[in-house]
Amino acid sequence: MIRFEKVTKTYPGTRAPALDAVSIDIEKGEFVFLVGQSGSGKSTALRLVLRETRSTGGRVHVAGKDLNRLAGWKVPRLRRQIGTVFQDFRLLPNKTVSENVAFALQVIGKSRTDIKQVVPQTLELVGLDGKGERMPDELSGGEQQRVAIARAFVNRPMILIADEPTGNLDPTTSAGIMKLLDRINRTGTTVLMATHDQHVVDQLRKRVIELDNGRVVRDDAQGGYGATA
Ligand SMILES: Nc1ncnc2c1ncn2[C@@H]1O[C@H](COP(=O)(O)OP(=O)(O)OP(=O)(O)O)[C@@H](O)[C@H]1O
Repeated sequence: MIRFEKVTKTYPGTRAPALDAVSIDIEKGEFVFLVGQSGSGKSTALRLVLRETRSTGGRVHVAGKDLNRLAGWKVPRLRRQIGTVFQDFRLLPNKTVSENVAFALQVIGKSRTDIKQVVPQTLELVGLDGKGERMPDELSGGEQQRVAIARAFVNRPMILIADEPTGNLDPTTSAGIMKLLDRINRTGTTVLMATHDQHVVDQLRKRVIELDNGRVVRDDAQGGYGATA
């Protein structure tokens, strides 16, 4: 589903590559944590998957496509297959919870009938039943992240990318969010999550890929956050 073949990314005006000959193979339906210190290259790897940036060496394949060869006009179609969740939720503050989730479907041209049906189902799935008419600022951080996950998942993407999704949440709330991401993964969605959250990684025992200075230094099938964990 996601394959990096000796991927190198050097940003313009910098010497050291942000990613240095990184090879990773992630199958459909896997749940993978990407860990590593700040600056190790995690966000760069996620941005490459979304074709927000291009590699300067090697190949990035996502959903069967070679992203360096993908025509620009096909990028929106690629991104439609990838849901994204971030640390800072990124909700539209002037729209209700339901409208935030519906918006993701409106922009890809779904019918009003479909939207009316799918949005409440998705809100129920993420545990926000009955909160559709609230505004984002009337929700807790954990609830706001659930809205962001609903919005990322409402279109049933093949891949869900999460960049520090528990970064702003306390441990109990984080555990709830991880349960939800796990449930989404069980529907067959491939999940790739960059994180510094040691507790979360140690709890879930999923595959862990560790980056250090742009290189893969560890790839454990059921790892913990630290090499000795
Ligand atoms: N747009 C850019 N231009 C130049 N250098 C960049 C750019 N984005 C990232 N870098 C550099 O690439 C390296 C990897 O950064 P990246 O953001 O991928 O790390 P990260 O592991 O996601 O860090 P964090 O955990 O802090 O988000 C760093 O040295 C960073 O300074």
